[in-house]
Amino acid sequence: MNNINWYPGHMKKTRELIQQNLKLVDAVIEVIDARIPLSSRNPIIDELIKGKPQLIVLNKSDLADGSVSKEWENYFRQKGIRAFSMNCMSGLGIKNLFRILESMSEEKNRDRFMQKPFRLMIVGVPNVGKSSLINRMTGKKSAQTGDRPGVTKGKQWLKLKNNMQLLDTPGILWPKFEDPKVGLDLAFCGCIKDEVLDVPTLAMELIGILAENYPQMLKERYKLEETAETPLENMESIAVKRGCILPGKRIDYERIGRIVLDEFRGGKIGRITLENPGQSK
Ligand SMILES: Nc1nc2c(ncn2[C@@H]2O[C@H](COP(=O)(O)OP(=O)(O)OP(=O)(O)O)[C@@H](O)[C@H]2O)c(=O)[nH]1
Repeated sequence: MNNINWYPGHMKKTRELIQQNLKLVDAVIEVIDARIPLSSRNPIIDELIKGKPQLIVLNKSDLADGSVSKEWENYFRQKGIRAFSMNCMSGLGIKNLFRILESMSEEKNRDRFMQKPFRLMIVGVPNVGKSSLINRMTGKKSAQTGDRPGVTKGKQWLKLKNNMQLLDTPGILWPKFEDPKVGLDLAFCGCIKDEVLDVPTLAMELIGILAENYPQMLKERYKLEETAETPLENMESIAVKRGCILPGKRIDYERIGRIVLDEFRGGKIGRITLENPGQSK
């Protein structure tokens, strides 16, 4: 995971770098996390790439609620943005992506005698799967995961099929910080460090959301008879079921908090989406 500390100077630099790169490309692929399609968008992304053909990849669709992902695809399409679900781990959706890119590329070269490469770049907030998508598209382990604070050492173009080229370094954008709900969503999904809140509090917040929106999954995963009134009670029941008890019969909130967060992030509780288009403006 990327642990960049965003500060105004850094944001300005990143913005400038992306704007420079934008001049070189024909289209931008914005990767977002299908579980949190709004929270995982950069606040100025639309302004930043204005005028460039854009595609949204709802990545990690294997972890998200399939029917809600469909709603999100429609939501973005209604805004005039091509959007579709992908799973960069299995490659699901990659054919669709290439089909759309090829038609965009053909469109660009239609009246040209000399065919020009169709150039692309990938952008997104940390941990949404940008490098995984680059690897999928090139079919190689070319992109590295880890800290890359927005610095490119000379531009490298990765060759894709059908005369398409991809900038080897994705643009890592800052997330929206202002809204506490967004901060929580990003932390639940591992896009920012857990230190936003302590692990037990973060997990309790998540349990509250799951008990409200996906009670059946929560009950099944943690073998609960019923969900309780409060997130804390649910968390304590889950801790008991999982044996997270300290000497003196005290609940080990730290351990159960870690377990719930890890299981959510790994998709073990089920396919869950934390935002739906009905809630958005
Ligand atoms: N389940 C699931 N995990 C994925 C998917 N795509 C990527 N991941 C995982 O998500 C994590 C982040 O993926 P990266 O490709 O490193 O994401 P990134 O956006 O390049 O991350 P930064 O370098 O931090 O900006 C890794 O552990 C990947 O294995 C997906 O479609 N499904």
